[in-house]
Amino acid sequence: MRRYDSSSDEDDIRVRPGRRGSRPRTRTRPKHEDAAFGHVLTIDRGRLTCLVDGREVVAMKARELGRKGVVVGDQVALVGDLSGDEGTLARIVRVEPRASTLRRTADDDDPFERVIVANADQLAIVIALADPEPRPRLIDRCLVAAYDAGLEPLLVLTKADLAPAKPLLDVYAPLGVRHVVTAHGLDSGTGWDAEDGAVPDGEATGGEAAEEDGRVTEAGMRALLRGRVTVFVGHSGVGKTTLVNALVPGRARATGRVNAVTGRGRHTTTSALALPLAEEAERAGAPGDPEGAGWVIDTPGVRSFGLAHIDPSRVIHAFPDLEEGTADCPRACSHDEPDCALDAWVAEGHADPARLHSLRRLLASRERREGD
Ligand SMILES: Nc1nc2c(ncn2[C@@H]2O[C@H](COP(=O)(O)OP(=O)(O)OP(=O)(O)O)[C@@H](O)[C@H]2O)c(=O)[nH]1
Ligand SMILES: [Zn+2]
Repeated sequence: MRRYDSSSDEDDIRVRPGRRGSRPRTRTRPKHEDAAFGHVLTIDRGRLTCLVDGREVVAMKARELGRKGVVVGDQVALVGDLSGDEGTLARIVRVEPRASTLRRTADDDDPFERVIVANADQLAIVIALADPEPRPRLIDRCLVAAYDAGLEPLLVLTKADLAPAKPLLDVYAPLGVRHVVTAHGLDSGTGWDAEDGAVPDGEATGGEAAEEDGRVTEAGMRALLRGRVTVFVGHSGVGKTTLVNALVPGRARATGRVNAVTGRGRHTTTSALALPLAEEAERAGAPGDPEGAGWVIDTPGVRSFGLAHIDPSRVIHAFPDLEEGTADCPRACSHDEPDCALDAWVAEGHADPARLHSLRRLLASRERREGD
């Protein structure tokens, strides 16, 4: 698996320093050594539903966390009533360091970054091939967000029964982004089937799949998600719900608990929602490892990303063939200016011009335009 650097996420994992220095020792809080370990599944009005030992436990942030944010996907330590019984409320006393943070600014002019999902490693960008028409600029913006966060992108092209995938895939071929093609959810695929470990790659098998327009089977899709935390994003109507429901048939159960607390309807939450995928054996009725098959994180509120916080150098990090050529760039080069060293780098044959073109298109997509 390709991992991108996420070292600049450090500030997210630094818990606010305690006040040990300025207070008598006896007043320091106990360290909660007996705390239980949990995963944040969803958040609604300050109530966090966590998975603790297979139970859904509703919790709130302990005061000692201060302003430290807790987001879906976080691994947390909890104390208090962990029974998960109706009306009980546990306390989250610690947030474990994050392996990744997917963030957005609400708007491109909004200086505040918000972490929307923690610990994901894959971003599934769901795009309909027709109805609604694909919008490549939006895809580019999602890709930039993925590269910035260190998530590996996966293009999921739906509604292949309505339009061919090839024209769109040709645009993304230079990026080597992995992709799958679906029609009517996942069960109709008879063509290409990803096997264990044989993850399709843009450069390798992806091209073939594009030519044949082979559609991914359910088993193929599960192979791509197995053991990983995948965030699904997509515009309304692209078929994201159809897809997630096919993968997690019992998803309604996961949202039921929060609704019981707030009394709100099932689809009104704007929080992301983490859904554990079941192992094959488990789906057949046998007990399985709840973590083993991976997680799908549905994001009803995330259709695009404000990209004001994006650092071009983190995006270029996803282009190792070009990153090397930026050594001679002027300081703070936008990589789209006359003195940029990448033109010479490509002219000298060190990298494919189509790669540079794609990189520049992605960087340019950071500017919000009407329709984004
Ligand atoms: N022709 C065709 N229609 C599809 C396909 N997948 C989903 N649809 C239809 O597209 C419409 C939207 O699907 P949803 O799964 O609700 O899409 P969504 O992205 O979750 O949309 P929101 O719920 O609005 O966020 C529904 O009428 C689906 O039946 C497909 O592969 N082919
Ligand atoms: Zn440059």
